Amino acid sequence: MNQGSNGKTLTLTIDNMTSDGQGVARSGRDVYFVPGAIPGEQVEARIEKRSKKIWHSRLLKVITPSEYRVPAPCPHYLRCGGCDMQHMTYERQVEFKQDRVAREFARQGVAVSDWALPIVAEPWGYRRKARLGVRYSKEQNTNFVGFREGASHHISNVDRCAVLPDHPALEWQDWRPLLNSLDARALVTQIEVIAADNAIALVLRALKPLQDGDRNKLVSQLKGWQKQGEEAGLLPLQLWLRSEKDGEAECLWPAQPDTLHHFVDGMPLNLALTDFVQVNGDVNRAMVAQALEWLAPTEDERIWDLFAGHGNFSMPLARRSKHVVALEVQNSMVTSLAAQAEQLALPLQAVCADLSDEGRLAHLESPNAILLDPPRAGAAEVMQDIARRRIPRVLYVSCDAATLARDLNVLSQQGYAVTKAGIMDMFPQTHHVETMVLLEYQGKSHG
Ligand SMILES: C[S@@+](CC[C@H](N)C(=O)[O-])C[C@H]1O[C@@H](n2cnc3c(N)ncnc32)[C@H](O)[C@@H]1O
Repeated sequence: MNQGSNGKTLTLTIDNMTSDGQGVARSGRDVYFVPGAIPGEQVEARIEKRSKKIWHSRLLKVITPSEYRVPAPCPHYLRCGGCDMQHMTYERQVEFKQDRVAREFARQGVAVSDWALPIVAEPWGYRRKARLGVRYSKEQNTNFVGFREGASHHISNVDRCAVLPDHPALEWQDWRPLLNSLDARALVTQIEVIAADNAIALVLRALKPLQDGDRNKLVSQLKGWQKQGEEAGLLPLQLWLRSEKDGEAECLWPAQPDTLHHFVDGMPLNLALTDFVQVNGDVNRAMVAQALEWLAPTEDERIWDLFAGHGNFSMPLARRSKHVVALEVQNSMVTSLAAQAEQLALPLQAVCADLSDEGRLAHLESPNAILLDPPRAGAAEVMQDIARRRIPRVLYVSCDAATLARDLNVLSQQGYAVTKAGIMDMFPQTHHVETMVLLEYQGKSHG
């Protein structure tokens, strides 16, 4: 019988998957997690550590491959901690996510009679926001540019990232000599990419402001990449510098940068560098369209958009209903959302509100429908308020199946039923999944 101990190599049969996509094997009373392994496979794995009664291991060899296995296309697979599902066919990835959400719902007793078809789009080159770490090694006099390995702080070089769009400025192997040629080579710590629909912004984070010589070098290189990009019909670039933690970013080039925007519901929504943005533009557009269809807001209705961000849902809602109230904690997004709504003469009231404060909604007049799209932690603090108000329709969008199921359980015990549900593959090649649920108040308690 297999038995774990650190450093030992074992042959394991994978019979399940964790919610974060690792293969699971059992032998006697021992449980093994094997990242990169698929149910049905027999694999050879080396034990690395034991924690919380689980043996964590590294996949060495697939002895009997699953019919769903494909060669991982990215050379940085499993080291970069990002696209951890790329060893599975794309169709199987989506099935896995669908099953996972259904399992979380079942665990919380949330019934769904009929799942909508998953929303999917292009599974590579979709990502419009990413942060790459930069590190200077004095011993090797070289700059590393890449993602942090797994949960560690170690930065390993990435030449290009296949989930980011194609552009000469996103070929990271060309950034290494550029950064190394700067006087401030040891001061740059991060490059953030924001690929909007009208430009790609690159935001360098440095520990101190850069001198003119370094600025000129960077701008001249960016101009070269932009020219190459233009020839291929790609988006223009913007170069920004942030030299203090959380300080204002300064635009190094061009002199008059266009406001970034992305198209939703056929309109350009302004996007500041620090705004939250759904990372997958095509899936987002389909998601917003489905939300509008399911929620079906009418002109005279009052609608709340909770956790509204920069108005991804509330601006389209305000084109359909006369009273939209958007609540969001980040003041900069609230201010720019209010300004854009005013500019477009849309009936939207943007309110800065911390929704982890349980009484925060108390003074607001009840709406006819609510859309909420909280962060991963969910929206436990507003569930009782929503339940008490018996709102006819509640549309919940979530990037965490476990907290979603927990919150739905509260509503279903108070007379709400799930009438539509579906997943959206916002993050292809990763185990992350986005879910949308429409709840309707049924007028009686199901608890
Ligand atoms: C998943 S994002 C959704 C944003 C927007 N609905 C969209 O689709 O772009 C969650 C949003 O909740 C906001 N948020 C986080 N914690 C919050 C809180 N305690 N109160 C209100 N908003 C919060 C974040 O700033 C972020 O904009």
